[in-house]
Amino acid sequence: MAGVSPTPLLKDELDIVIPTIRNLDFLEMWRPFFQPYHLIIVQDGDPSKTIKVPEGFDYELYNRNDINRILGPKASCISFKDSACRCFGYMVSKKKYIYTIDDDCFVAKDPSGKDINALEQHIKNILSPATPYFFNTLYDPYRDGADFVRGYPFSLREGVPTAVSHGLWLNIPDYDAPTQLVKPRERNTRYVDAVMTIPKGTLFPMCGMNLAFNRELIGPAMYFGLMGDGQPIGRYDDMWAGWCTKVICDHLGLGIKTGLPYIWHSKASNPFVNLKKEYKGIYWQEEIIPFFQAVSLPKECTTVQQCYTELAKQVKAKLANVDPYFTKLADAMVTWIEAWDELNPSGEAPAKTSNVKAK
Ligand SMILES: O=c1ccn([C@@H]2O[C@H](COP(=O)(O)OP(=O)(O)O[C@H]3O[C@@H](CO)[C@H](O)[C@H]3O)[C@@H](O)[C@H]2O)c(=O)[nH]1
Ligand SMILES: [Mn+2]
Repeated sequence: MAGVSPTPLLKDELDIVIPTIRNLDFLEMWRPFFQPYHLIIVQDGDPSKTIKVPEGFDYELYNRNDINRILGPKASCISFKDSACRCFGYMVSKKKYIYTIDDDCFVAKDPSGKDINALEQHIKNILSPATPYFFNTLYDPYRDGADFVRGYPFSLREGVPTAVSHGLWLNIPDYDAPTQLVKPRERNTRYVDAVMTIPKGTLFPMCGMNLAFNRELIGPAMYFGLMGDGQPIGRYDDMWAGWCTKVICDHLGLGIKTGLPYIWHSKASNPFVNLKKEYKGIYWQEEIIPFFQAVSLPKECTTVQQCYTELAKQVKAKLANVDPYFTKLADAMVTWIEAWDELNPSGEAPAKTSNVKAK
């Protein structure tokens, strides 16, 4: 029928998860793209503070009191005063797909000046196969106007299911504190029109501010670790989740893509504060990365939960010598899986919150 807008893709199969400590006015700019979708807002910090959500959005909101009430003692695995709290939203969602975005990320424009529907591009990335076993030099062969190039084995052209779609950022790039300190005015103005699969056996620094994933394929691996209040490290939440997720995707034959879509990252967080949060991570990652590069998961591990529990064992055995924190983290990884399975037995109703649903 003329004038009837098409039903947005995955409208009832995708939740948008937003970690926040502030009012969500940023949603006004995303309204054309996000309004049809259900939001899961994870309110961090003081639960007595009211987070204002613009009218017309369908959402559920969880604050720390809700997390403690729903998880009981297992709430200890969910970070406080760090964006890592967002993973609680993945756990309580009942949808097949998740898109997570930070509240200082806005709609970017492509080189033609058109607003970028980041969610639509993530959905395209997630619904098309990935190619981790052989690199296609013309990038994503499943995009319109592209294909596999000469010499690409036909036996590999079916690809594998895509578990994660990792988007990028114009304006404020996701730099670590030292880089941000030496290049305070650097802005990313380079729009690269490419989506590519991260090859099997290669790790990558997963940023959580513009990220989509297939929750049914890889959800239990998306634990954002113990960060923030009471922890010796911060701003490595998404990195930890990305390293665990990548080794498990490699083991299970799943793919991870990076590139389009871009969002406009508007706020540079304080590099001095960031340095305090992340400096241990800058040392530790020189030992963490070789650990993940050497990880081997037994073939008996055929589910994400089994892989993740095995990974937690190896973290405890091989990283405790780096710092006692990793023993605590390994235990929290196990608690996370226990909580995930408690909230996600097959066919149960979703967790209820104490907050009023949107109007
Ligand atoms: O204590 C907190 C602080 C912030 N949040 C919410 O988390 C996101 C990201 O916050 P912010 O944009 O201030 O931080 P960045 O440094 O730009 O974030 C990048 O670092 C990663 C660290 O985890 C993060 O994923 C990257 O995007 C906002 O929505 C804040 O409202 C919070 O929940 N708790
Ligand atoms: Mn930010």
